Amino acid sequence: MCIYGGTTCAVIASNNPEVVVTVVDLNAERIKAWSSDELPIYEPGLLHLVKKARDGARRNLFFSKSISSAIIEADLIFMCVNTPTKQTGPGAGQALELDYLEGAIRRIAEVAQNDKIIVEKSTVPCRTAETIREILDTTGRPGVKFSVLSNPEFLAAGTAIADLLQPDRVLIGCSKTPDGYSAAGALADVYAAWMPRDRIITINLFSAELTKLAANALLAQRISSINSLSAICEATGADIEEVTYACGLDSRIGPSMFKASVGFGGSCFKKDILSLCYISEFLGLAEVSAYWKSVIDINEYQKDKFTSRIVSCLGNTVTKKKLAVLGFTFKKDTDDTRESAAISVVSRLVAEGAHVSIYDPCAKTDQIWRDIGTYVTVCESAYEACMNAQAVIILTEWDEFNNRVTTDAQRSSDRLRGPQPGFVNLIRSKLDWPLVADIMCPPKYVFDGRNVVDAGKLEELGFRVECVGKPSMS
Ligand SMILES: NC(=O)C1=CN([C@@H]2O[C@H](COP(=O)(O)OP(=O)(O)OC[C@H]3O[C@@H](n4cnc5c(N)ncnc54)[C@H](O)[C@@H]3O)[C@@H](O)[C@H]2O)C=CC1
Ligand SMILES: O=C(O)[C@H]1O[C@H](OP(=O)(O)OP(=O)(O)OC[C@H]2O[C@@H](n3ccc(=O)[nH]c3=O)[C@H](O)[C@@H]2O)[C@H](O)[C@@H](O)[C@@H]1O
Repeated sequence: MCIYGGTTCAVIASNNPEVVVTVVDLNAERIKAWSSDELPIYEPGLLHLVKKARDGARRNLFFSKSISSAIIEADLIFMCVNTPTKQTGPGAGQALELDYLEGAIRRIAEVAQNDKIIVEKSTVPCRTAETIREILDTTGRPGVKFSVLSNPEFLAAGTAIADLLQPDRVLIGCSKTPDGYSAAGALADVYAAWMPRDRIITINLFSAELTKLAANALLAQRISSINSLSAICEATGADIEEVTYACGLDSRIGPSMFKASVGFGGSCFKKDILSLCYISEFLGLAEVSAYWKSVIDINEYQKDKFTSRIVSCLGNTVTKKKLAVLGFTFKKDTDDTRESAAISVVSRLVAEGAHVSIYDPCAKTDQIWRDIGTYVTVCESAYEACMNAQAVIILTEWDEFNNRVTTDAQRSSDRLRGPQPGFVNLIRSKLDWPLVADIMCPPKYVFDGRNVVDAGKLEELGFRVECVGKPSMS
């Protein structure tokens, strides 16, 4: 029942040829897109996988608008609906909105005619499974038995297929009853079709729900920790890349999720931490809430500090200056712009009077305009964006923007991406930085919000380069 639910279902279907998987959604447009060659999201390798299971000889993946029929026919139902931050009512601005989930549960209770296993895949607050069970028990048909499991999803955008095929773990939360274990076993069998059983962990229902919020909060906390250190680097002459490299060699710390940036984005980190804050406050744990809130505060600070640095380097004003933004999505290899750092940075530059031209290889133009208004120009190419610009601002780490040597890992990720109808062919050549230097206007700044460029090489071309967590060149 969702965007990432569709991706998960495609992986389940392609690995379980004997299982029939039907994806349903209230949004008919999305179902139409899932049924076509222009999927509702760009995710490397997804179209290939969907086509194989949806259109191949052994068809077992279906996309349908008939929600009730799909419920009636299913033995196991994955709940993958959206759980955004609440906009109104108690907890507005912090708590997760469970309205969509509740709507789906009520529909299941209403139409189910035989026993079902309900799998909570959406990210939810701790103890939501209890609420689900209460709704099913009080509104379901007599004699119909529901088992509720928590099975949080840990995939990341851009690497979703690889994450689903080779997850670090699959987490199943169940009630510690014979019925709970039996339902967990049935779900484990689905995953065991392609992964070793010892990676499938069964824990308590509420622990599984909290683990998902905790994992996202911990990952975001690492980024905010590094970003806070990047400010010290900028002020002292230390280099954040050297600091993270040296810290990451300590096996207790490790190198993942350790890259300084303009700030983390994406649909989940902020909303899930806010949910953790709300739960903490609800439980009377104000200090705990303040601790996690600081992860978000540092992220806001990071985006703001990066923008202030741009304005400061450009003589304390960007009014009427042409600035080129390269990258708008919240990370590379996705067309998702939700909570992208680019939204904050560009909005402030526009508010200060800059003329901003944006190029992103994957973000859709109407989405960019929905995110920040139509005051910006959206370009077909990086060169169009950079023409006569005084500064280039890199906000997403797309491979084509970096001027470093291409690694084998990158080359194989390029192959996986492949051309996908409806999107620009994503196997693109690297940006021709000498050409960019020729078409820009002085002072030819590059503000690298992702530390993807080799600053030394760009400086040889006449650029002034400012990187996150490195001292200012000016
Ligand atoms: N986006 C991601 O990378 C990940 C998301 N998650 C979690 O998965 C959940 C879904 O996330 P997204 O796919 O990003 O959300 P999304 O907003 O892209 O998709 C949710 C879909 O659910 C549909 N929907 C809502 N209520 C429905 C109902 N009653 N019946 C049928 N369909 C209904 C909506 O029409 C929408 O298409 C969230 O809880 C999120 O936190 C978890 C891991 C990764
Ligand atoms: O619940 C979710 O939605 C998902 O949230 C994140 O995945 P995602 O947001 O898709 O992508 P990440 O790779 O985690 O990146 C998040 C943001 O942090 C930024 N980031 C990431 C890593 C890093 O070292 N530095 C950094 O700034 C990225 O550019 C991006 O803006 C988690 O990594 C997933 O495990 C989780 O399932």
